[in-house]
This record gives sequence, structure tokens and C-alpha cells, in this order.
Amino acid sequence: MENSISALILAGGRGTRMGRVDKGLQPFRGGTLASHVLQRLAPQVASVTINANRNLGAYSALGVEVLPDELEGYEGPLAGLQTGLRHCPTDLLLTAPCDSPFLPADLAQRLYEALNAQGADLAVASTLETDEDGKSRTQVHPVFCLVRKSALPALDDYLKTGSRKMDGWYKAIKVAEVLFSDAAAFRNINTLAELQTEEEAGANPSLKEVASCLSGYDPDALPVRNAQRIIRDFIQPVRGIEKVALRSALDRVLAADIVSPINVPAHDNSAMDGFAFAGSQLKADANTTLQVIGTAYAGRPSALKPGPGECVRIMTGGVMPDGCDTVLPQELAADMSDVAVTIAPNSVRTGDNRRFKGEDLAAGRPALRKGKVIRPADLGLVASLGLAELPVQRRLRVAFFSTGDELRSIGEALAESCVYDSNRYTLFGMLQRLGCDIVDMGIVKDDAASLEEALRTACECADAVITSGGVSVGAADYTKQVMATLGDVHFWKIGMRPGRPMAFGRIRSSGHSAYLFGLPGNPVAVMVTFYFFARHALLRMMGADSPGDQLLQARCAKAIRKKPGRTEYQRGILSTALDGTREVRITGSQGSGILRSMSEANCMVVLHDEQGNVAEGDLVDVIVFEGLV
Ligand SMILES: Nc1nc2c(c(=O)[nH]1)N[C@H]1C(S)=C(S)[C@@H](COP(=O)(O)OP(=O)(O)OC[C@H]3O[C@@H](n4cnc5c(N)ncnc54)[C@H](O)[C@@H]3O)O[C@H]1N2
Ligand code: MOO
Ligand SMILES: [Mg+2]
Repeated sequence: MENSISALILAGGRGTRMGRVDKGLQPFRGGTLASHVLQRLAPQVASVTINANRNLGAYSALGVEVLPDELEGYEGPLAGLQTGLRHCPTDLLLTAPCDSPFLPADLAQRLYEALNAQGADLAVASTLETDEDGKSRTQVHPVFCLVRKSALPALDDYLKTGSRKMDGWYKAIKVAEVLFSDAAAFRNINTLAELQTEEEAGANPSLKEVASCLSGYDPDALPVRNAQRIIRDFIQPVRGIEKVALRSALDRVLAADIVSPINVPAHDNSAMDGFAFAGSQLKADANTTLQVIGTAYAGRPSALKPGPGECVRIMTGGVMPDGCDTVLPQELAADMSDVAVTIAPNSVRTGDNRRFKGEDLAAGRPALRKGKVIRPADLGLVASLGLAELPVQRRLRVAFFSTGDELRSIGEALAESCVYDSNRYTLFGMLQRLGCDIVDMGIVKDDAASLEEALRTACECADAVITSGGVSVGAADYTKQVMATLGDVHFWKIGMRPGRPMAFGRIRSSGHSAYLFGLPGNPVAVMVTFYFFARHALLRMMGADSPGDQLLQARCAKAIRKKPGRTEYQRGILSTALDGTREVRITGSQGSGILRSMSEANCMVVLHDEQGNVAEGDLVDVIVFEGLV
């Protein structure tokens, strides 16, 4: 379908209601209105063109073709459509105005289906609107349409009559109307005040708005990648920067670019203990003998300036004397004494063994980028710049508790049919490793009042709240009910194993808000949902660059059974086989209550949605638990 449709963004208006500004170029949520429309349309069609009558260069900068109206004088959207159809590279043209950044992700698909089903020339979107007196009526949105290129002659004829009304033209062609359920997706931004309001709302979009960016969002059958995408788009980084002493910055997130105040190294210097000289003196086919005029030590400035036929004895790190560009390591000398050195042909080339000023870090250039999680090498790098402190993002505060009447804490007697609470300990470990400030709220009984109180307290004291248990369909679970009353929370069934049920959203209490991760109760499911959803989200909240999950491939030592249609995270042991290749085997039983499978593992085997059974010897993706840094 996509191949037969190209899209046209209508940006050719005067922007009268916006004070004659160029609407499409108004800044909006980190881009412009037009760039948001482009982002929404591009995945739905083969190519996108913009119809604009001014600032053509600024529109071209979006990387698409820009066409002005062929009719002169800002003649409205039909003039844009005429130009678009004339140049349309496909049989079908989809249009949308430049001020509708929320347009549906399935606009092309739905219009296309209706166009074909009804054998129409044009399919147009409509929605149900409620009047002030409470009555519903259909609102047609003529600028959101899919038109056959073959309708161009009819449009040319209509425009020749002098008429310019979108729907006036419909009399000459066959039109299909398509009812969309989400009226909000078609809203356009007409005034600067509306733009401002939307900009502010955009800082905190609702989960529904974020989820609507994905076509076919179904909370009861959500692929892992879609859940990850919604979480990523919904989460906003927290604000707050502190300055800490260099050593305390380890594992923290850098809050600003660090620009090098100096060159490292500060001077050209020698990489070897040996003799420094001008390489132009080297003879190609005979020995070169140079007189030694003195010694340059590391850290001791010298004014030595060898002339023709001269060199300087130099130590590693010693500043290269004026006029020298080459160092002969002393062990390569054909002959040497305190006063002279002899260099055989081809034992060194001009420029060898010289380290350049600023080759590690150049003054004025960023040495480290904002968002980096500081590692040991970074501490050393910052030290080499002579900086004693670093600006880092404040630590995230994460509150968590376990839910379930069957849970007991360490130290309590284990009554019949009860289990000790292990989830708070795995969560503690995972959060500690991420560098969060932790608020452990213990075990909360499965009754509505206790759960509400716990969620409110957590929300008021933390940036994120993590709970475990009670998100499935069990009869004694109040967790979901209470979560739903406290904010914008969705309950998902994710296409994965373990970790199918999960709650995600944002809760509010007494003017505070916090992101909520309602993880499933099973101990392995808690860890898997933490690693593949909560962890990325928390890193994003911290403002950290997160490269995503780093997958390696390993040969499967034994066949694994796997159903296509869901992502499985099996616990594995990665090792090096006798032939030196990487090999992985599964840690026994993979039940989501078997925490031992996690403890014995050193990696996670990721079996993707589309993957089926894995045969012995097949390559599979794995994520290792521990890295070097
Ligand atoms: N009819 C259905 N039943 C279940 C479904 C389903 O789709 N339909 N999903 C299953 C899956 S998958 C999971 S995971 C669990 C999730 O259930 P809950 O989030 O409601 O969790 P609970 O019922 O409270 O607990 C599940 C299990 O885990 C043990 N648990 C809970 N918390 C802890 C803890 N802190 N430490 C140790 N163990 C804990 C709890 O005792 C239960 O055995 O639902 C399935 N059922
Ligand atoms: O999420 Mo559940 O642990 O898959 O069994
Ligand atoms: Mg349950």
C-alpha cells in the first residue's frame, strides 16, 4: 500500500489567524509544526512533499521536496492540492495540513481501504463532534484526504470556475467519507495561544496520547518493542544538577558537556627514550650521524635547539625541541655515545615517535558529553584536565514495595502457605546498581486502604514507584483498582515471557507525581520487566545516554523450545567452547517463579517475537549480565 501513496503537507497558507507567521515553521516540541506532521506521515507513505509559498529553503531543510502553488496569490488548500497532484509520483496522494501534529498513525491505511472498497476518487476523514446542546454530528476534515491522481483534470476544471472551496469540488468526483474515532488526532493549532497551550501540554502528554502514536495499540497484546517505545516517549528526564568532587562522580550521569580548558598533552613530546632530530636529515641509503647537544627530560623545560647535523637525547614525555619532528628509539641506533648517534638507513621514518600537542584532548573541544555515565576512564580523563569537580544529575529517588498477603519478611516466622519476600531484595540490588536513592517501603497487604496509602506516600517522596505483584487477574488483587484511581495508568499484557502483565503510568498525590511501574509478582518476571522496561526508563529519567541492550551472538549448545509471537527471555550460561567460540546453554527450568534460574545465569538469551524453536548449534542473541567497566 505505502508504495502507491505519496503525501503532501499543506503549508501554503497565509497563517492569518496566527498573525501571518509561517505556521508550519512555528517551533513545537523540539521541532516545528511541519516537522511533526512529517514525522507522522513519513512512515505511512512512499514519499512526502511540502506545499509552501514562502520560506521554501527552511522547508527544504527538512529533507523533502518543496512545491509552491502554481496559482498565484495564496489561493488556499485546493491550489496546494492541484500542485501536489500535478507532481505526484504515485497514483495516490494523501494530504494533511501543516498544523495538525497529532494526525492518526493509520490515516493512510484507513483512507486507502475506504477508497478501494467504495471505488471512490477521493476518501476524506471525518469525526463525530458533540455540539454545545449535546448532540453529535459528523465533522468532515477535507484537508485530510486521499485522492487519485486521475482526479486532477476535474480539479483543474473546478479551479478554472474561480471557486476555491474544498467541498465544492466534491460534486464533480466520487467521495468516500471515513469516520475516525479519535477526534483529538485531527485537531489543528490555529493561534499562537493554542500553540503555547499545546507546547505546555506536550511537556506532559497523557499515556493515551503517547500510545496513539503506535498504530494498532492494544494493551492486551503489546509487543515488547511497542511497550519500550511508549515508555521511552512518555518518560521525561528529571531536572536537578549538583556539583560533586571528581571521585564521587563515578557512576553518576554527567549533566553538562565538559570542554577541555587545556591541550593534553600541552606540547609535542616524545613517545620513546631516544634521540630527537629533524627527519629531513635522514639519508635514504647511508648512515646518518648526528652530534648530541644535550638532553631533554620529561617535565623539565629545555631551550635546546639543534641545528643541522645535531640532535637531542630525549626521554619519553620530554618536550620535542624546536625544529625536531622525529625520535629514534635508542635501541634502534646503529651506534651511540654521549656525544653522537649513528642511524642506519630505514631504521626510522620522519615523524615517528612524536606525540602531538592536544592529540588526546584539544583545548576548547568537548572532552566528555552530557548524559555520559561516568566510568573509571572518564575520571582519569577529567583528572588529566586538572578539574576537581563535575556537574552531575541529581540522583533519582525510587520507592518500592511488595504486595501480597502471602508474603513474609526475613525475621518473621513463615506461616503455612506463605513465602519470604524476595522481590524487594532483587529490586534493591538492581536499583542500587543503577545508582538510585532507594526508599524500601516493605510489604503492603492486599487491601485497598493500605495500598492507596502506600502508593500515595511513595508518590509524594519519590520520582518513580516500583511495586511487585497484583497486576494479573487474581481475585484478591486490589493493586490494579487502586493504581487506576491514582492517575494515568495502563495495564498491559505484553507479548513476552516471563513478565506478561505489567502496569505503567504516572500517579499523583497531593501535588506530587511519580512514574509507576507495577511489575508482576513472580520473582523472575520482576527482574526481567525491570531490566527490559524499568531500567531504560530510569536511565532516561536520569538523563543518561543509554545505548540500548547490547546483544551478542552465541551458539546454542542445546535445542530450545520457543513459540513464535512473543519475546522470551531465557536465563543462560555463556561460556567459551573448546574450539574458542561462544556457546550458551539454558539454566534448567525456566518457570517465572524459579529465581535460581536467574542466580545461576550469567546472561539472558533473547528469543525474539518472530523466532520459533531453536535447534542445537543455531546462533541466538544473548545479553551478558556483567561487563568489564
Ligand atoms: N489466569 C491468569 N493467571 C495468571 C496470568 C494470566 O494471564 N492469567 N498471568 C500469570 C503471570 S504471567 C504472572 S507473572 C503472574 C503475575 O501475577 P501478579 O502480578 O498478580 O502477582 P501475584 O499474583 O501477587 O504473585 C504471583 C506469584 O509471585 C509470588 N510473589 C509475589 N510477590 C512476591 C515477592 N515479593 N517475593 C516472592 N514471591 C512473590 C506470589 O506468591 C505468586 O506465587 O500471574 C500469573 N497468573
Ligand atoms: O510474567 Mo509471568 O512471570 O510470565 O509468568
Ligand atoms: Mg495475582
